Amino acid sequence: MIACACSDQDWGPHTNMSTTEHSPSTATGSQTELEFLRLRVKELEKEIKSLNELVRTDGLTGLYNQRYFREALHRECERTQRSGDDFCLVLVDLDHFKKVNDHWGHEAGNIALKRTAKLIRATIRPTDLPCRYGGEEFAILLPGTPLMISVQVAERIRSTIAGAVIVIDDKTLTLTASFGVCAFQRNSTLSQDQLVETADKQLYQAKREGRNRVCYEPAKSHTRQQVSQSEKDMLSDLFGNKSD
Ligand SMILES: Nc1nc2c(ncn2[C@@H]2O[C@H](COP(=O)(O)OP(=O)(O)OP(=O)(O)O)[C@@H](O)[C@H]2O)c(=O)[nH]1
Repeated sequence: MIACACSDQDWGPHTNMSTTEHSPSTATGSQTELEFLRLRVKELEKEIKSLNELVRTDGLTGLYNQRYFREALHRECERTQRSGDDFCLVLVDLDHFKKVNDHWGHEAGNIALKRTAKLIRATIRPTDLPCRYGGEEFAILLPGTPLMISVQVAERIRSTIAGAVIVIDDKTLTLTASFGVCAFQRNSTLSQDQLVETADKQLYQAKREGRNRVCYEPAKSHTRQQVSQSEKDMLSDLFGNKSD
């Protein structure tokens, strides 16, 4: 801790301090005070950092929570509009997870969720954003990653989850998951909510087709292919006939 005689109550303006009159002893006192304040600021910065972590993290799995997911989704959409790099949303839902709880108990279910989160994290890049979207559902944002690469990433996560044996005390259990993938491109017509709905639609397609699989929305299904007449008219007003 801090090598200073100041207590927490000392934090705040000091009315008995003069900045104009310096005797040797008060100068030393001010330096100590300044050093204390520097250390206190550092401590507060650390506290703010850990509070920020807490606010954006899911308590059970340590992945980002849904609140952070929404912020990150907004950021990635804006980045794509600016930079032109596609990003993808991968939704993951564990299959028949109710059976895990029913068979092994809620605590075993929690451990299975934690292990799954760890497997997901270990299978993606540090720059990807894995989130716990809901109970047994995860959302992963893959910045700067086009659709077919994202489908490969989803396939890799799928086979990692399916191949893992989760040991809880003397029990072993295996899990599978279904996946829905959707890309967001610069000329996408999708809103953020529509992007999530589209990935969700694909996820439920994967469930319908028998689970433990990856389904994806084909590229170009939600992109503006052509300049509309009203955009042509606007460009024409601005630049004459150059837009034709
Ligand atoms: N242990 C545990 N279970 C959870 C948690 N959140 C949700 N669940 C359970 O996840 C299960 C989800 O069940 P369903 O929505 O019926 O889906 P499912 O059994 O996975 O079936 P499909 O999605 O159709 O393959 C429920 O039993 C929930 O209680 C959690 O934090 N911990």
